[in-house]
Amino acid sequence: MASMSVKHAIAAAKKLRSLQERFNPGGSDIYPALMGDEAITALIPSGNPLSVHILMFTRALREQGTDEQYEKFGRRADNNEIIGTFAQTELGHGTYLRGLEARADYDRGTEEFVLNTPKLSSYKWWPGGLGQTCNYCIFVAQLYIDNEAKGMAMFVVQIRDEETHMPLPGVHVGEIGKKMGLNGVNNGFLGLKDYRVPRLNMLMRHQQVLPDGRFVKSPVSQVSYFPMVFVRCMVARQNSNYLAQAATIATRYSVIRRQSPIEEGQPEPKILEHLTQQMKVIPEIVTAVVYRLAAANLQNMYNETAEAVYRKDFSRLPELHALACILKVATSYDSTYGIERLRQACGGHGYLTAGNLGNIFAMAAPACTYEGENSVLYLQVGKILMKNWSQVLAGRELMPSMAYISECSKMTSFPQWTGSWECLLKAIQYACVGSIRLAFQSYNARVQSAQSQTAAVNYSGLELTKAAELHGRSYVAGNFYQQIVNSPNKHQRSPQFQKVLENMLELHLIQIFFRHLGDILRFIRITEDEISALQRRLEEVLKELRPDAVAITDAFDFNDKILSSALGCYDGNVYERLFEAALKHPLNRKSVPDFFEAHLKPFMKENADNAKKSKL
Ligand SMILES: CCCCCCCCCC/C=C\CCCCCCCC(=O)SCCNC(=O)CCNC(=O)[C@H](O)C(C)(C)COP(=O)(O)OP(=O)(O)OC[C@H]1O[C@@H](n2cnc3c(N)ncnc32)[C@H](O)[C@@H]1OP(=O)(O)O
Ligand SMILES: Cc1cc2nc3c(=O)[nH]c(=O)nc-3n(C[C@H](O)[C@H](O)[C@H](O)COP(=O)(O)OP(=O)(O)OC[C@H]3O[C@@H](n4cnc5c(N)ncnc54)[C@H](O)[C@@H]3O)c2cc1C
Repeated sequence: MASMSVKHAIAAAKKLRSLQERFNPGGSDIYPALMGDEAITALIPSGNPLSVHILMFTRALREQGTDEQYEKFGRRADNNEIIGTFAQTELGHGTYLRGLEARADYDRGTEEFVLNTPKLSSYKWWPGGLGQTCNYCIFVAQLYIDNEAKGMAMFVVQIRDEETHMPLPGVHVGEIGKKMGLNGVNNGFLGLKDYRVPRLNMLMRHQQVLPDGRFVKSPVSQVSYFPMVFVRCMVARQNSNYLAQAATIATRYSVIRRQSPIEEGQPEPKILEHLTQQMKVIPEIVTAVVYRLAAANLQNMYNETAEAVYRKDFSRLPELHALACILKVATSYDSTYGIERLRQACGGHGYLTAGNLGNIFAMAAPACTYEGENSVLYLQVGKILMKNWSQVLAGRELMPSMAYISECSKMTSFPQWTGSWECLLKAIQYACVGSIRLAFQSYNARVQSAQSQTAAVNYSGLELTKAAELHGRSYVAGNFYQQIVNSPNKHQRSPQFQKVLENMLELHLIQIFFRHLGDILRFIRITEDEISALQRRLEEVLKELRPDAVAITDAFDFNDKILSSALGCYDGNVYERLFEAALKHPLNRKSVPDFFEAHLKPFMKENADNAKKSKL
């Protein structure tokens, strides 16, 4: 599996390189174009062992290294002459970066760093491709000068000989073992013992160690987190893709599969005619569209911020960090939930490997963990919301993506309920601001009672998480609303297409409303009649979108090779493909399985003999 994955990954990397040369030579952001070609990720169902090389190793060299360091290492990495990974997480630490144990001690006598993973828990553990594929890595370690800690730093470390691929002296490297998915990625472990690298192997665009050992601190320490921000942006796009793939499979199967008459005496309908099946499938189609649009927005913001950071303008970093966190969390949580819901919507056949829904789930699910575990990133966003609420109380302006918080904070009560899209969107935003206000009261009371900020964050964690989740909902729904209702290219759309988009907006807003009805009712008075009216609208819009479900998922444009699913094949020959897949199973090579003579027959005979004896 690993070698097949590497073979496919090399083909994908060649394609990426040619895309980069064609679209923006020497540039960086080809990923949206690449992500448009799901073959890159879907043709490697066991995961891409080069994804961290492409997504993090090459970018860290470009963004965290000096121009000279890029010339020495980055160009070769971009050209895939060397293959690297991003080795930050350790066996003992992943979230709490300040707790990382790997260390880099500066030796001014030789102008080298001595790298060590002092304990088993200090071993790097998880980096993609580290086990077998990579010969280099970005090694993240705590920097020490004269045994004084200076914070985290990144080092270019060669771990294998470029000719023989043998691990170098002082390097202990290997594969961490089987996972629930992505088993073609060879996530690895790495131990270093007194491993020396030249001073110029520390990436020094933002912080430097001078030959005499003087340390020049980064103007903004958080810029060292930038490689993670990029991948969070990628995860938002990638997981919306996984959900779109699953939605395509489940939709196509739902218009092939017939089951259970709706009217007595009537023929069995397509299962998508059942309202409850529509409620399982159609909202996931819309969620995939909603997150694809939000991820595209985020990618643009990343590109703008990356250019600004390159010019040493760090002003947009906090907003990008907040949005990258919230979208990475929301997309990975909702896509994972949605893919499982779509699998269940396909009955028993959804559980077959031939349906590929299990593998899509296994590809999507780890995104809830890597690149910042979701619950931790929610707390990150909760902290940022607390800071921004302090700004609101001080009458200061907020970052654009949080402007609605200022607006809602000025509302003494929620306006008359109309049930319009604007009303639904404002209700979600108003509930979010209400949650922020309550979280701030708890958090601030703790800080005022002399609790540390870290402790106050922990003990207010449930309210901070709720506020962060509602902020994510507000941002995503607001972005979708703008794209559908106020987009500058709205007039270029046909009326029919605009109507489909508006139906998707109606469904998304009502679905989010019902998902957070409890949170909303905490701050807004809504009558039973007004809620029942929304229930009717939900049923109505599902019916309206039913005829468009196949067309919308066809528009995702996944070919059969990418979907790799007997349930989602374009020609609809589901049963033939399921049967074809079944007959290929190794157990079907022989009429009588080997285990019959070896195990089953003796077992049954022994039971029969015992039964006879007991009768005697
Ligand atoms: C061949 C062709 C292939 C092409 C590609 C194929 C396409 C496939 C695409 C598939 C998509 C993805 C595949 C990815 C594969 C897997 C990759 C996985 C890689 C990893 O997992 S790398 C390791 C990731 N680890 C983490 O994310 C660690 C998480 N922890 C943290 O981020 C931090 O510890 C923290 C939880 C945020 C806490 O930070 P800290 O301890 O420093 O303390 P504070 O919270 O006080 O923060 C201090 C200060 O800094 C601000 N801040 C924190 N983080 C950031 C940031 N990232 N950016 C900017 N600012 C940040 C924070 O807000 C505080 O600010 P303040 O002082 O309050 O103003
Ligand atoms: C498929 C995959 C690929 C990966 N690829 C890479 C890679 O290429 N490079 C790399 O460096 N890493 C990689 N990782 C590691 C990944 O980044 C870490 O797993 C992630 O950061 C979480 O850290 P951890 O696993 O140590 O969990 P921990 O940090 O130990 O957290 C465990 C649990 O504790 C709780 N928790 C932790 N901190 C807090 C807190 N502050 N407040 C409240 N609760 C908390 C959360 O519930 C969390 O889930 C990968 C992981 C996976 C699964």
